[in-house]
Amino acid sequence: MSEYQILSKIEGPEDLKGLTQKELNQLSSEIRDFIIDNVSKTGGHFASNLGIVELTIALHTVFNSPNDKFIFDVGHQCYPHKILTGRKGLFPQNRQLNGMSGFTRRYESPHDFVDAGHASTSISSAMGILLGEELQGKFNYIIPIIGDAALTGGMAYEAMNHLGHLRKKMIVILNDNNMSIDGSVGAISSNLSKMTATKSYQTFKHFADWTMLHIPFIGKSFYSGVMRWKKSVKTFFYKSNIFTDLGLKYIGPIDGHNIGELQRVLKRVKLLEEPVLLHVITKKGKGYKPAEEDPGSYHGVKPFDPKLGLLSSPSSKTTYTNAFTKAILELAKDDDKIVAITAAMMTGTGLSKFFNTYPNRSFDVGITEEHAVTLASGMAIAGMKPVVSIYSTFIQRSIDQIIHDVAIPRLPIVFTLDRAGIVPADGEAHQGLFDISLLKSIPGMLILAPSTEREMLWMLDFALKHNGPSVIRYPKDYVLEEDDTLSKPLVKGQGVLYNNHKNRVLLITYGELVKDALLASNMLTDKGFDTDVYSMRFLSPFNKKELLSTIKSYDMVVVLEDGIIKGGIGEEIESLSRNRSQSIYILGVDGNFLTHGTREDLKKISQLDPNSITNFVIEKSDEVRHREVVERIKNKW
Ligand SMILES: Cc1ncc(C[n+]2csc(CCOP(=O)(O)OP(=O)(O)O)c2C)c(N)n1
Ligand SMILES: CC(=O)[C@@H](O)[C@H](O)COP(=O)(O)O
Ligand SMILES: [Mg+2]
Repeated sequence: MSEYQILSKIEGPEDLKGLTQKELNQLSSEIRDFIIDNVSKTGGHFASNLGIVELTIALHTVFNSPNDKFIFDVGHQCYPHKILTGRKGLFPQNRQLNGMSGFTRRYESPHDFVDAGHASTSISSAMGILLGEELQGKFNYIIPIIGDAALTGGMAYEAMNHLGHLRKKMIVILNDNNMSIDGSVGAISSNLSKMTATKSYQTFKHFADWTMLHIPFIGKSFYSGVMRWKKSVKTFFYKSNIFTDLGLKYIGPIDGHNIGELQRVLKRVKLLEEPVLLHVITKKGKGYKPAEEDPGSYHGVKPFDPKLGLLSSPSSKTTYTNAFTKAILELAKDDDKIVAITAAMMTGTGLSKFFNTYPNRSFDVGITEEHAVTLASGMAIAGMKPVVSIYSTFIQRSIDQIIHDVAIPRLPIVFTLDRAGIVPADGEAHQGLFDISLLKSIPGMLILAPSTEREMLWMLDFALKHNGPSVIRYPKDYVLEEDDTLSKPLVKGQGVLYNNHKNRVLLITYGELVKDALLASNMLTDKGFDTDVYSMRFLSPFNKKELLSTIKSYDMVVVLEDGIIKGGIGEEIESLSRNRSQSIYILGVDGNFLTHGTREDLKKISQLDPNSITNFVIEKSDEVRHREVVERIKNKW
């Protein structure tokens, strides 16, 4: 552990002022040590943060946060910014319940301006802040910092197009490390690296920029003369690029690890009265060799020993992601119509093996979930069987494409939504709470939730044969062990029932929550509340008649929702049984966004852990008994 001689004196960006170049360079290596020391203990986003240390230092020395505002795209690379804005002490609790968020959060600091998490939003947010402040007579620098992969997201172009149109004075910083989580995808990314013109042009350009920045103080005519000269030079030496075509002045590429160079260019760019895109080249994982060599594996890390690096210790337990990997490989073997599409999340969704095995049936479209869905619709029209693997939270981007390009034409596309339900660590913007509520009202949409590895295979096979769109949704968690009940073959629209006491309490749920329901059922039965568990399997549509006949003999039914209650399965079951005697209750995420923590922490907050379920049933059973007594008295009179 380094002593952090300089870092220990930094409590806020104002403490950077007056540091010499040498001290700033020392500070960058201390920040790197700090990130390695802390993130190797807590886990979190690692390589992206190591790569943006010098850029963050330069930004905080040249601009004046929080009047000037930094908007980090996605926000996973905000650790140096948090370290420099008084939050060093929070890092031991990074991404833990009631601890520091792994992303920028407005509630956490006056230096954070967006509650980010999803990519490609920073330029739009920055523009909105800039325009809003201008209307109040405030003129600060509002600076989006966007990565090369986030720049594959369409929203970034919508914003740059608008920015170029309004010609507002804004500096967009492109942090280009030529990496997404996996490799960078798309023509933009590959062309970015070619955006260095010839050496001689670079010299001309620097001279022309210099004269332009210093000449305005001498005379407009000389300035326009320089500009005409520069235009002529440019036509010979420099082809335009997408940024200049969008009306932004392109500057760069410059070395993103040279603090002095960054400061010099930022000071010059500050003076320009037009929208600018500053192209900064960085190395993802800089300063930690294993991460430099394999930035993909070090994008998001679990705790590890920095001396040994990440050790591939295959877990004996199977995750839902593993189960999906096995299922799609199994089914693709005998069906060459199956194609896989991911939006920059190949590893996270478990498609790496599929991509390696069937490269010509695999498509990584970059961070473009909207395009991924409509691309799949085209492939389905052409007779293929697309499997689109997108995290639940990121599918939110594509609701219109699912309705417009998939459901209306009723195309056979399978959406496998990983990280569905309660999601650990990443907090509000990454929770997978909304997919059921958003998707189940779409006509023809089939939604399935597996509990076990075998159900995953059966459900993927069922979905691939379904004549229309289907969703298989599952959490970032381990699958349940097979048992006699969950090993019963799938019956369309139907679930499976445990224990069959048939009298007091029924817990209805789906997916991984069946585990919590079974634990609660044992606890309740031990306390004299005979409790059965019903695993839905088919979330939408489900066989209403079968479900009603299942629940009619119970006094009390509790639905456990791995998502928001509003618009969920529980509300549908409740509405079905409205005029029936038994009481229907729903536990789930109710009317709030869910913070960061472990999945177990967050289940407790949502009363979805076995103890909370047990206590809830006992507490409500008094209410149920009271209601029965009242009913009996009412019936007597
Ligand atoms: C809409 C959306 N899709 C996917 C993701 C998952 N994701 C988080 S970071 C990342 C890669 C970002 O790469 P880049 O913008 O180049 O930043 P870097 O990590 O290289 O610094 C992806 C795909 C996301 N946050 N938002
Ligand atoms: C920042 C971002 O959106 C991704 O890195 C996300 O955090 C990945 O989540 P998993 O770690 O669950 O794959
Ligand atoms: Mg990148």
